[in-house]
Amino acid sequence: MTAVLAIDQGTSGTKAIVVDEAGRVLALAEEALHPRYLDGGGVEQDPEALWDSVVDAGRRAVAEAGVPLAAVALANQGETVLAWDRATGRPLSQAVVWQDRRSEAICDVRRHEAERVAERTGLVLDPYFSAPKMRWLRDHVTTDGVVTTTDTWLVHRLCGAFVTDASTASRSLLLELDEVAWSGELLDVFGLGDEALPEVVASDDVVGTTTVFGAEVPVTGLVVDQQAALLAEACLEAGTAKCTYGTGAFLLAQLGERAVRSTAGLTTSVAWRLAGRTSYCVDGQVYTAASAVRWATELGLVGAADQLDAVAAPDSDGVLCVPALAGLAAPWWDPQATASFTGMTLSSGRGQLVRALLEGVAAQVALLAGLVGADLGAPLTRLRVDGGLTRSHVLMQAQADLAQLPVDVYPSAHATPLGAAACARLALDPGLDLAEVVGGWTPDHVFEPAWGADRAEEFLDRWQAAATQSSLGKARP
Ligand SMILES: O=P(O)(O)OC[C@H](O)CO
Repeated sequence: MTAVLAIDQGTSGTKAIVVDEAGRVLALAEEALHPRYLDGGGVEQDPEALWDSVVDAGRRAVAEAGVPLAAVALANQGETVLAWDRATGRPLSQAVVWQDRRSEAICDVRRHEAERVAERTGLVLDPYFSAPKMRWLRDHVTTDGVVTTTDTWLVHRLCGAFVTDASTASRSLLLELDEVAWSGELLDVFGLGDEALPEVVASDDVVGTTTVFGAEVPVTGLVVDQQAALLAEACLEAGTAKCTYGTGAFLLAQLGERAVRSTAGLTTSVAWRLAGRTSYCVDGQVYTAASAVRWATELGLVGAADQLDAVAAPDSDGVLCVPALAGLAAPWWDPQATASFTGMTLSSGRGQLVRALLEGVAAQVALLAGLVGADLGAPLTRLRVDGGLTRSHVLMQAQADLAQLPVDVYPSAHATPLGAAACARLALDPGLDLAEVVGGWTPDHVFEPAWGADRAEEFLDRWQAAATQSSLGKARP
């Protein structure tokens, strides 16, 4: 048996699975993480807590599986950065999480460069991406060490390599998207020209070996978590799309080998570099999905995420929620946007509010699905979905209703680590074909639209008007 330890180092936790060559999960271990939410839009994580969670979850999964490993794979959060000392591996800052908006001013003073940056990188000049956060760390925390995304630091601790994979690099605002190479010009835009940057590797490159989880094994299968899920869900043909409902909700559609730039306010990134070929994807983001649910549980609106469907009223009775608790991403790109509930009356209860919150996430994803269709030149025909919140039938039905698409729920709760494991599998056996590795899968559940198109359109118009209010009228989709 060739078992792979695949680790999904996410925002709210780290998950480790041991998976066999048939994609069967032999063992699972999870460690929760608790980002700190600071005044002024800061969101931070303790890097040592990230590392400990990787080691602890990984070791527990390996012990439970009780089989020898052939490789270790790592999916990462994408845009989260930290400063660290390359000689000792010691962190020199907190990890500045992708949701952190404190680098907004850094983007604002470079607004005149926005078009050039977008054309080169496929991204939007926004604090979501890595480069503004790297600049912020340099301006506010330390000029020592290196500043990189968390994957580079974790992999360095695992095996000593100084690398990042092409998908992660493509979330930085520093990568020439078509060449998949760091850009001196873009580094200068952010005043990062003197930084030591990691080597950009493919997701099936073996970057070293590690003994952190027991016997010495290769480290490979490095990829952004969202792209990993896209791969696991076999979105290999241009026009196939998935949405992962994790801390945020991220809709990605496969573009094939052409890095088509969005004309609809979305972003284009590397999906993966595998077997010597680069695939691209277009993506749209909802910054707060499970984190909006967590917020609602802290307010006492709902006891826990698994009670959402029990609490949600059958109808929101006119209550609308824009869950923009960490600003709005595509197509608004407004870090200052705030969340809102509107349309409440004396009879509105928590049932209506909880339903409105779920409908708010679904509405945002539905709008993104429409924009993805515009970029692809043909509407999406189905939406594949994964992530913890897919357990909410209320959310999934609202998603089908509002997007007017059948929603196929991925049968495993582990799409992201399974995608990273698939990359490692290709590294171990380069003769394999991508489609063979991720294979066909049967949805656990299919949600068909129950609403008519007119009702969905009317809802989305009202929701979009509320979102525009939330974004202070600064930006318009
Ligand atoms: O931590 P997650 O799973 O919500 O994913 C983080 C995203 O990839 C950030 O872009």
